[in-house]
Amino acid sequence: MSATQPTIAAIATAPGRGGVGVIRLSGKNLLPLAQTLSGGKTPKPRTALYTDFLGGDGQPIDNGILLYFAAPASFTGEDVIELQGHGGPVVMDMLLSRCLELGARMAEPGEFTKRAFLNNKLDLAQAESVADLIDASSKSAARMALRSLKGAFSQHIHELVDDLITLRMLVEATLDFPEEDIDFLEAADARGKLQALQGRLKTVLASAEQGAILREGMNVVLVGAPNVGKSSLLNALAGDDIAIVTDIAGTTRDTVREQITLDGVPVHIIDTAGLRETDDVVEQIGIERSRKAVSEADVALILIDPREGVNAKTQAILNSLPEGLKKSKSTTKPT
Ligand SMILES: Nc1nc2c(c(=O)[nH]1)N(C=O)[C@@H](CNc1ccc(C(=O)N[C@@H](CCC(=O)O)C(=O)O)cc1)CN2
Ligand SMILES: Nc1nc2c(ncn2[C@@H]2O[C@H](COP(=O)(O)OP(=O)(O)OP(=O)(O)O)[C@@H](O)[C@H]2O)c(=O)[nH]1
Ligand SMILES: [Mg+2]
Repeated sequence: MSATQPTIAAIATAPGRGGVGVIRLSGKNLLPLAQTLSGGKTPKPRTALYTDFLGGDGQPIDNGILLYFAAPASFTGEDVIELQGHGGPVVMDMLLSRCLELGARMAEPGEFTKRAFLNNKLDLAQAESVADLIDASSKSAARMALRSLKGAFSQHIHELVDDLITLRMLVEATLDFPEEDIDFLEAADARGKLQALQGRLKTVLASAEQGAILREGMNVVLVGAPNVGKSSLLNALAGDDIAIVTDIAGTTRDTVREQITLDGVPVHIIDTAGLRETDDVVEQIGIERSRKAVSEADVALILIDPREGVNAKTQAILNSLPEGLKKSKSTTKPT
């Protein structure tokens, strides 16, 4: 596909000032461009070349390191050139403009990775993990994304697909040769294999959910009867006076969200209206919102006033919560 692909260029480093700034180019046959930019030098592949980067008038725009990766041994699988210059916005803009002058066009967001994908350098799972790694909000999220980028997840999926194909072959053999004496499916324990596959798929799904939590954060909803201290807990966790706290039951009407970070993992704490029977229309709407928040949460912390314990009222609340919710923890208000 690279035959028809125009050369793309972009500033690879974050915008703003930095000690070093990198411009990346990917395309076909980039050696002439490297030679023009460096005033006639021929970079050796994968070797740092210290050189001036020349403007159209022959005057240096900057000096720095030029790196040349010859296709297909590069990130994108095409020829790649990197200009590592001084990381000021003006210098970077001038260098980028010079690259555009020499025939490159601006890369779209993600286009280098897209080309790596199209040239079979990365599969889709790996391409997605590039963004996950860059956006990782914790060490564990970064570690997971890197494992995936290095192909661990893809490898796992390929194994599952291979096993499924083997099973399909068994089924087809049974259909194609019904007169044979051997029952291929039975002989190969097709049922057992299918069950094992199902189990492994469940594990993959669970780890994907875990990945989503590391990436997007966990929704933790605080629920319980009025006055058990939900808003007080939110405020304590946030270290700020976010929600109104009074000793009047039914203080919180709307759900109140606040994001905190626990061990580098973003956690969205959602305070809710206390659950009870009420004739107050506004409070009823608030309680509907509490239930909705619970049904959307990853974890519900059910708060209980220890002076009351798990009485009929609390039990009714527990029973009214959706099935399948991770009801593993409940906290009690310290007295
Ligand atoms: N300067 C720089 N650093 C960077 C990147 C980059 O594009 N430029 N990357 C951008 O994301 C990441 C590194 N990704 C890369 C992936 C593959 C190849 C590469 O040359 N692959 C060849 C050779 C493989 C080998 O020698 O083992 C290939 O796949 O054929 C280079 C960078 C992070 N650091
Ligand atoms: N003794 C004691 N009182 C607390 C504790 N936490 C909160 N309170 C008090 O209990 C009362 C109710 O607290 P809130 O945080 O407003 O309770 P809530 O669960 O948000 O109540 P609603 O919004 O009405 O559902 C307030 O007077 C708090 O000061 C605690 O740990 N111990
Ligand atoms: Mg409250």
